[in-house]
Amino acid sequence: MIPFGDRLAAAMDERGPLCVGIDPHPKLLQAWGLEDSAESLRTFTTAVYEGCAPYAAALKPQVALFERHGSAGLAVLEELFARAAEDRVLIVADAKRGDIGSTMKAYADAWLSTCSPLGTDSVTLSPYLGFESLRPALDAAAANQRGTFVLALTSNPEGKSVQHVGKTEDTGAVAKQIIAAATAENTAQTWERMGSCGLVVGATVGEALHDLAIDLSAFNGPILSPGYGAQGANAKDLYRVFAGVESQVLVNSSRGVLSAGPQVADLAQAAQMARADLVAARG
Ligand SMILES: O=C(O)c1cc(=O)[nH]c(=O)n1[C@@H]1O[C@H](COP(=O)(O)O)[C@@H](O)[C@H]1O
Repeated sequence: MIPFGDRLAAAMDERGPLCVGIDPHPKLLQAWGLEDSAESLRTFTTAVYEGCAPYAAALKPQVALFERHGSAGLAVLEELFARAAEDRVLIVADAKRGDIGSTMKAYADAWLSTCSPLGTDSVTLSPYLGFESLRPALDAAAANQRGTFVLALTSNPEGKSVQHVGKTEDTGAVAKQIIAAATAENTAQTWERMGSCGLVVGATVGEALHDLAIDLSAFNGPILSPGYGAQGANAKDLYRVFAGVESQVLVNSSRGVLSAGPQVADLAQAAQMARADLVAARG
């Protein structure tokens, strides 16, 4: 199979830079006239899948909102992953997993192996126990032609308190070290368009890349960027932040698209509008 980064690049060529989040928040379920149950997660997920998959390079289920319903919620994720694999719709499982190496191996088995029912194309990871603590997941992704997205500069304001630490040291800020490590991870792999170790960089980070002297043009993987839409970043802001690496940026919108539900046709229209907005700003 083709490495994840190259499969994502092809999907972005074909369907554009949008990633639609599948975030069944209790408030969104209510707005859709659904009760807060595992069966409603299934209804929600199916509507978003059928409405948005044709217009998105990937779908990003927010694992926490399925975990809220325990195994019944995870069963809905398993069904989504099986359907997406059949249809070759790429998935970013937003689990933000991170632990010490031996435990990380179990997370890698769960989310990136070919034998777990939760195994899928890619997963988000938290490197804040050390980038190398992610090694089992990085190796599982490489072995199974799957991908990872490592949190680097997150869209939430609190992220600074960790990610900007060390900016005056010669090592540079923590975020800069994470980006350098992800770049080296991709350099060690074989691929055509972009590596399979991605980053998460929020569209709301403003001048942080400049302030931290981070030059993303040297980065050789996909950049998942949340923050567009509901968190206030617009397409122009976003492509200003990512000037020079526009083609690598997979732009997530969850509530910005999902608020158009529950009708499949309305979700489809919202996804097409978000995609058109991004393509117009990206050029
Ligand atoms: O890893 C993520 O996807 C993520 C990282 C980050 O820095 N900020 C962030 O909002 N996210 C996720 O992206 C989605 C954003 O949702 P909306 O703000 O509704 O578009 C949520 O599922 C968040 O958990």
